[in-house]
Amino acid sequence: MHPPHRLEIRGLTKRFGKVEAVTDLTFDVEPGRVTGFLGPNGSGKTTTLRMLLGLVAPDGGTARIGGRRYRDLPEPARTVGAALEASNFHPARTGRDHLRVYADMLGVPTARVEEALALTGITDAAHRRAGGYSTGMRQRLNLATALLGDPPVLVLDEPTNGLDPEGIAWLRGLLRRLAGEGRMVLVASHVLSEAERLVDDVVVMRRGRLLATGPLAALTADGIGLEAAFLRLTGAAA
Ligand SMILES: Nc1ncnc2c1ncn2[C@@H]1O[C@H](COP(=O)(O)OP(=O)(O)OP(=O)(O)O)[C@@H](O)[C@H]1O
Repeated sequence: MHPPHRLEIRGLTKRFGKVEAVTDLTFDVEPGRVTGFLGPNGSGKTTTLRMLLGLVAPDGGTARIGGRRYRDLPEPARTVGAALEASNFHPARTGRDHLRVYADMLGVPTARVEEALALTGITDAAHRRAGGYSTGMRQRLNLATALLGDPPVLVLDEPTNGLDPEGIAWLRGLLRRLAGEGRMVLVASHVLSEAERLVDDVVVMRRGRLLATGPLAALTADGIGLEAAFLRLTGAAA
């Protein structure tokens, strides 16, 4: 259905004054799988995603999607669906109107709004003002916005924030389905215990550097959870 959109990060580096937010970061993300982009608060995940989306200029290195930088993609906003924060809504606008505004901006048919609402399970709340949505519903609306352009690449920052266990199980099903359609799905999270329920592969960061990458099953092969695996790795790296 979708052309292969592999993500290639090569030597990506960003400093903010004396803070080395991201240092010589190199990894790949394959389409067709859900990949967790993991690490504690401040480890450089969001900065990496912002460089990937052309929102922050790197000091060094490159981030390429299907061989091109974000700004060189023919249709960047329809190639990469991104949900970076859950609070970016006009509070007086209904969920449906919010999506209609974005659909117009992307040049996608209005019918796609109803599809995105249905995919994220918020059709029944679509007539209500987004300002009154719960955190979990805002997450769903944010995800619906990212899905509007039917993008082959999805980048989600902390999508489980505000979701209850049922919501996390639902998200897991949706992300698996989207990846099963051949999309690249990258999910950033600092909550390892939640992330490990969602992902096939992991890219683990610590203090701006790559700590580990590979299939989740390989990292947790000893029957230990991802948190314990992370602590074991950081113990070794300390
Ligand atoms: N615009 C900025 N100016 C100065 N420092 C920044 C800026 N953006 C990020 N940083 C710093 O860069 C480091 C990495 O931050 P980043 O937000 O990328 O981490 P993160 O892994 O996404 O964390 P979290 O899980 O809390 O979102 C932190 O030390 C942060 O304070």
